Amino acid sequence: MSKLFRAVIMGPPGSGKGTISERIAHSFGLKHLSSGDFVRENISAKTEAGVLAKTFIKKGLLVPDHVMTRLLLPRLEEMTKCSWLLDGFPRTLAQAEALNSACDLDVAINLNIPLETLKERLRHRWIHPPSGRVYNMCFNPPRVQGIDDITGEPLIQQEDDRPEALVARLRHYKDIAKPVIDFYKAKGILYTYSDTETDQIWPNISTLLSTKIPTIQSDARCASTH
Ligand SMILES: Nc1ccn([C@H]2C[C@H](O)[C@@H](COP(=O)(O)OP(=O)(O)OP(=O)(O)O)O2)c(=O)n1
Ligand SMILES: Nc1nc2c(ncn2[C@@H]2O[C@H](COP(=O)(O)OP(=O)(O)O)[C@@H](O)[C@H]2O)c(=O)[nH]1
Repeated sequence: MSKLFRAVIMGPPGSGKGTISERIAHSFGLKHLSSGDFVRENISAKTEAGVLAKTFIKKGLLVPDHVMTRLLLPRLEEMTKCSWLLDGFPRTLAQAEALNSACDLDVAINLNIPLETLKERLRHRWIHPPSGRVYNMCFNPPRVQGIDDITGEPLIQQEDDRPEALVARLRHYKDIAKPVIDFYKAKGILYTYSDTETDQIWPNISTLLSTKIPTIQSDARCASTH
């Protein structure tokens, strides 16, 4: 019997969630839902939740759980006919519990990448804020240095990708992610991948998903967001 497939991908900043999500969306036809993109869309559209979210992000804080769930859950409810992969949500146990009340997950992918690797990657990360496209000056550089491939607009480096800011971000990530990881472990759906290279991790994730996804019907395979 075919069914919809629902997954989340977790990992610290720079662990490759965005990069691997794009590969999953492309290879398996799942819809890639980036909570960061939802937040940015709501900020641009000046929705009530977006205006509120901006006040926290400006201070370098995470958006409170009730604002994030108000932003995210209605979007998921619109996707009842889609198989999807959620990236960047849940970040806290309260968000994981809210998601659990809204839908059943099949898989939680957890990326466990060494700190030195994260620092090195984020030092080279450049982004195109309007689209959310992410480059790495070594791993996947743009065609012209400092310029987005599609629009020709300039790329920027995020303040909080600097190595000094990263250590604090990572410590904070570990504290809030641990209960979420334990929550998915207890449910028996946690798959953890540890390596320094996305290209080493990717074949293992691809194999896992090939065993989990084959029954998805073509009408449940939704196009990627990017
Ligand atoms: N569950 C979530 C998801 C997002 N955000 C907020 C904080 C982030 O600063 C912003 C953008 O989300 P991203 O996931 O794109 O942001 P990061 O830059 O933190 O992600 P990463 O470095 O992991 O790619 O939205 C949040 O508070 N809670
Ligand atoms: N050198 C290197 N860079 C990578 C690898 N995988 C991803 N990246 C880059 O590392 C940065 C962080 O990856 P991203 O997917 O944005 O991670 P996220 O923060 O977890 O979403 C980006 O600049 C990616 O292009 C890898 O295996 N090696």
